Amino acid sequence: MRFLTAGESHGQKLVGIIEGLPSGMKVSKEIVDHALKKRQQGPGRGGRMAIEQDQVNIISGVRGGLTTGAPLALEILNRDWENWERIMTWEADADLESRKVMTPRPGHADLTGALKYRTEVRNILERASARETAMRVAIGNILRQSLTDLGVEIRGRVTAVGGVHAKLAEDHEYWQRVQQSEWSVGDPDAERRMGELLQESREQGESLGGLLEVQVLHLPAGLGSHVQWDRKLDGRLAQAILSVQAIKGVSFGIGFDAGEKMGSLVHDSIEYSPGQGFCRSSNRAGGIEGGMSNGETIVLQAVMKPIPTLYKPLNTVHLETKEIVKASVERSDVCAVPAALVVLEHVVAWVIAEAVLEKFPADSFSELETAWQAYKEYLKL
Ligand SMILES: Cc1cc2nc3c(=O)[nH]c(=O)nc-3n(C[C@H](O)[C@H](O)[C@H](O)COP(=O)(O)O)c2cc1C
Ligand SMILES: C=C(O[C@@H]1CC(C(=O)O)=C[C@@H](OP(=O)(O)O)[C@H]1O)C(=O)O
Repeated sequence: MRFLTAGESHGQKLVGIIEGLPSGMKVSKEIVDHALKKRQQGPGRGGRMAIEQDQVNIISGVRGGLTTGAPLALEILNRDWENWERIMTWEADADLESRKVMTPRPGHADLTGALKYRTEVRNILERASARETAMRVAIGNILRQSLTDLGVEIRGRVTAVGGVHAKLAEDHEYWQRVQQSEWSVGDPDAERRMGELLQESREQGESLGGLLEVQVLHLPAGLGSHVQWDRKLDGRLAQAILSVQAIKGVSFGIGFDAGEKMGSLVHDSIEYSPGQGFCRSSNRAGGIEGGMSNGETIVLQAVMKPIPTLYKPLNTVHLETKEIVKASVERSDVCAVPAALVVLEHVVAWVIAEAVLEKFPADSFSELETAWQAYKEYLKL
């Protein structure tokens, strides 16, 4: 299974193609649209989110609510396109010279992209933009729907914004609060303090990043493999997560704390109960050992850097004159941590679904489901 996306941030639309899906997977446009809407929310978002109302158009590969096994093509329109049509035209344009962006923003692909592709900055920033993540959410959601049908749950939470940490819990009521909240924090006191910090950042022309956590529940042991570097599930998840704009680190289970503790405080004892099979006494590994899911909940954390476009910009160098000037200011979010969480949940869904489709016969969803249930029975030993 593979996917490709295309589309500029201010172009006509985003497009995506998924190839290698089983037939017979249930697909609901409403569920995709709900995820797309969630990705647009959060109090740190800028003016663009007031323009867009993301919805997916399913163009091929689905009939009567079920995948056919053929490539699935998707599109999401950019409502902002009508304001950018001239600037973004593909036709030869005499005015293009005057519309060049020549002052690259630190923290973006702007400078290196312009040097590498021998072009001005707009040609780089249009594709480097996180606008592209709307399509990755739509694509991931198509797979997430089938994972839900198999009983796999993916959930996430923002654990900190700009150094303000949320109080975390694991009970059902807490998770319900997290999943229903736009901010996904589940701690009203931390939400209030994060809101104040956001306001302060906005007033000062600053930006904020944060910490996020994603969990995958009810996965059987044995997805991914220890036998080759590029089949390891933790490596594949890390690649997908680090490919999300502004995500700068990822860790599993107790993460970097593992480097500071004795082995007995890091590893999880193995237990067995008849009729239920093997399990662990704790889950410090975060559900993956030797590049394979071990049957416990997968728990991973990620860090998002502060948004690089600053309304009080840093210095940069003009590409032509080489003068030191202020970096260009594109309309921007001040904080997009809640939005990034929705993106992370969906890139995780993709990687998990890919590993599921590799392990089980997957030309049709019914074959997959039968093999999945049989394997889960086998694991009860
Ligand atoms: C959901 C989301 C929204 C973002 N919004 C903005 C934004 O409005 N302005 C901005 O400068 N960067 C924004 N970013 C981050 C940049 O796209 C990203 O930092 C940049 O492309 C450079 O890539 P890198 O940080 O991964 O190295 C956003 C990222 C995400 C995930
Ligand atoms: C468009 C989205 O995010 C954009 C990501 C982004 C960036 O530089 O990454 C810059 C901003 O774009 P604009 O200048 O058009 O406001 C964000 O709004 C989106 O998430 O759908």
